[in-house]
Amino acid sequence: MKITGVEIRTVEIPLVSPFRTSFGTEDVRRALLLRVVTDEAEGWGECGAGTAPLYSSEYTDAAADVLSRFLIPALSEVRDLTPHRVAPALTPFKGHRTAKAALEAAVLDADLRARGVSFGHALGAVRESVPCGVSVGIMDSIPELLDAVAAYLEEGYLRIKLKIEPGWDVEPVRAVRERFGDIPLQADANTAYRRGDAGHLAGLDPFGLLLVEQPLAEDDLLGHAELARRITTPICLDESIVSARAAADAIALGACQVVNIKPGRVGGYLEARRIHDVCAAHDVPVWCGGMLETGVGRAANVALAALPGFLLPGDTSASERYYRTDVTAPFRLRDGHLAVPAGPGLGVTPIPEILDAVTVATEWVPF
Ligand SMILES: CSCC[C@@H](NC(=O)CCC(=O)O)C(=O)O
Ligand SMILES: [Mg+2]
Repeated sequence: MKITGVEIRTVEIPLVSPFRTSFGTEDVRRALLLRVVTDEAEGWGECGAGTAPLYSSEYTDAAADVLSRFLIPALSEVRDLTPHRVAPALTPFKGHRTAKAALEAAVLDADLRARGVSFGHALGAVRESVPCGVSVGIMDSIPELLDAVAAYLEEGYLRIKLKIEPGWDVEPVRAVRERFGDIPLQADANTAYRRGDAGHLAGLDPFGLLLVEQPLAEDDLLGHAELARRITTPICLDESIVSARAAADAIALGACQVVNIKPGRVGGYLEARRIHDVCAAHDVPVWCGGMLETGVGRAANVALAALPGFLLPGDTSASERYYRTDVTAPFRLRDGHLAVPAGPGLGVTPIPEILDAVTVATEWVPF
């Protein structure tokens, strides 16, 4: 496979409704879509960084810059480039994992399309569809939250995740439990609490949550291990799990009992699979997280979520959860599941006129 260059597209897509978390509110998704052009096929990858460095230190425009100035030029120096040689070639550059993940995914997609192999098959998928949960933002009132949850349950979602923060935690969880009974329910704090909040977080224990996600800072593994001894709700880590080694350390320290795997956060789908394997070796259940991906990233996430160890519904929601019009054919929920694309590579491709309508910048980086 000979790569001629990579196109970096910055897209801006309005969300169907503002999405509020403990670190802010997003109403437009500013994302990067990479198109790797080779002599045999074109491959696509999506960068899941946020518009601002609020979820992690990465953000969309920084990813575009590091891809253009460092990561893509570094790849162009690699002889006989294959998807498995992408991450090693990018190791000299520190961080920027979502940018690296997008580039590796695009090279992998091009290679798989050229060979007629699906993403799911290449990763080791064992299912043709995956059970889906949905992430529900912080709302202005409990009635508004209950209406939103009722609508998602009506659509067929198999698990509800509530964003929480100090001042919006025990009460909304209690209200959802009281209204909807024992539905699969979990909470995500996005690092909003401190070690001293352990007693307050124990207030979630009576509600039988599947897990509480990333209550403490991303670098506070010992704090999570201490918290795990203070509360009965299983702890799931997200922001802390930046690699397979970080997953092994967190498990060894007792800092988590469940892991949210996000390929962008960990540098790519191949590292995501390694984390899956590390967790499976320790009987730690995993599920696939989300970064409001368009159909490009969503296709890859759904393929990953079909691996054997993904035992819990992920944040792999339908396209319409976030977008009125997706850049690819929309992912539609059927009986609470999304079908794993079966075509070569990602199995989906951006629709040119839709993609052009949401593109705010493009840059061609030749090899
Ligand atoms: C803008 S919030 C992105 C990070 C967040 N993601 C979600 O809540 C799920 C988003 C999605 O459905 O893609 C998380 O911390 O898990
Ligand atoms: Mg999370």
